[in-house]
Amino acid sequence: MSQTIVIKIGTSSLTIPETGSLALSTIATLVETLTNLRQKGYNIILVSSGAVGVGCGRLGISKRPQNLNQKQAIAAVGQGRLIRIYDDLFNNLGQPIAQILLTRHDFKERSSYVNASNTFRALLDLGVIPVVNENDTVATDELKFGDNDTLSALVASLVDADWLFLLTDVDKLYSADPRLVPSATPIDLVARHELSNLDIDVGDSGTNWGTGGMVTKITAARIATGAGVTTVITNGKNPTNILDILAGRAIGTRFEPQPRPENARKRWIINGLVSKGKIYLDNGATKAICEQGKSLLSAGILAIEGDFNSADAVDLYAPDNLPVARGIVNYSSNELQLIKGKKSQKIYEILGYEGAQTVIHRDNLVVID
Ligand SMILES: Nc1ncnc2c1ncn2[C@@H]1O[C@H](COP(=O)(O)OP(=O)(O)O)[C@@H](O)[C@H]1O
Ligand SMILES: N[C@@H](CCC(=O)OP(=O)(O)O)C(=O)O
Repeated sequence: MSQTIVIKIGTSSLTIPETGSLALSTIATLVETLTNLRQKGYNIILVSSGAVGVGCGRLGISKRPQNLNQKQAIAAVGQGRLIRIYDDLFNNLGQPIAQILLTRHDFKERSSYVNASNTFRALLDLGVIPVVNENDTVATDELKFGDNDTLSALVASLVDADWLFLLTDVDKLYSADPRLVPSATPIDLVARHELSNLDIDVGDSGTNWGTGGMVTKITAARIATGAGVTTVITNGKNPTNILDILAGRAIGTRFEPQPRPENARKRWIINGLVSKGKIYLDNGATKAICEQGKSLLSAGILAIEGDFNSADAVDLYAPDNLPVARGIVNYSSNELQLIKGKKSQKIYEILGYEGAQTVIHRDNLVVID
């Protein structure tokens, strides 16, 4: 079966930092490389930032705006131009593309998540390269991906991709921001067990035009490798690196994937849903869930944080305050405040009505490795 590759390119690679104008030669090489990969039989999805940057260029604005509505308006100007540039370039090579604009909401609802996955699959089967961005113009604060690193990792998980390439303006991940700390050491490989305790300094928010800096790339690597996707950070100035990396050359920073979760519904629970609260477990419940694959019962709950309804997603924490799982609850936070620490047989007596025996059934529970 064909391998599926998601490539994310950031604003800092698509534009020239000094002038803010488009880095046309980089974009053209990227288009050539992706068309080449498509012709070799790979399924390709491009996640491209740049709507705000290109919109600013079109309107003669020289700094990334901070005001949300202004950003949303400018993105509406830029996205059209951006997709036009891609379509012109890909069209010269006979490669059809499609525009897909997503919001966090599209991942949260199971039906739209499945629908998005089917649409991606249909486009790939037609030989099309989908060009994805966040639908900045309508995304509201609480339902935003916020950055395209995270979006690209969620897309990679959604389509069950084999590779995620994060193209940026540095050649790899370093022990600290190489712009600020010239002695920072390069990191070539992050092994499977290393990512959860990665000890590096990621500075703050990245370049003038980028949004997340390295922080969001590490988050993206966590999401994608957790879904079984090999993730690579490499320099966007040389998109042909992708071909060399696929041929086995060690370029950039490579993050080894976790074993691929086979169950698509569980992938959605962990990567599609947005957590609405926290449940703190005692030792017994932590062990039952993490080691024995059992459901969560009210007796094992120590505390609840947040305001959520039944059927919302929540994160579960061990007594040492580390997150251990995510699941879909059968009770609201108000109900759980009353039944926490109590045996399931007492639920009827306390609430006055019959509810589910489990707080989270094991089919709706995903343990974090
Ligand atoms: N540990 C680190 N290793 C490499 N780069 C880092 C690190 N910490 C911070 N950075 C910064 O992250 C920037 C890339 O992030 P960003 O500007 O958001 O790019 P993009 O637009 O590609 O998403 C780099 O220019 C670099 O200065
Ligand atoms: N959706 C935004 C992208 C935001 C973003 O993550 O930017 P970047 O850090 O350059 O990848 C845009 O198109 O401008």
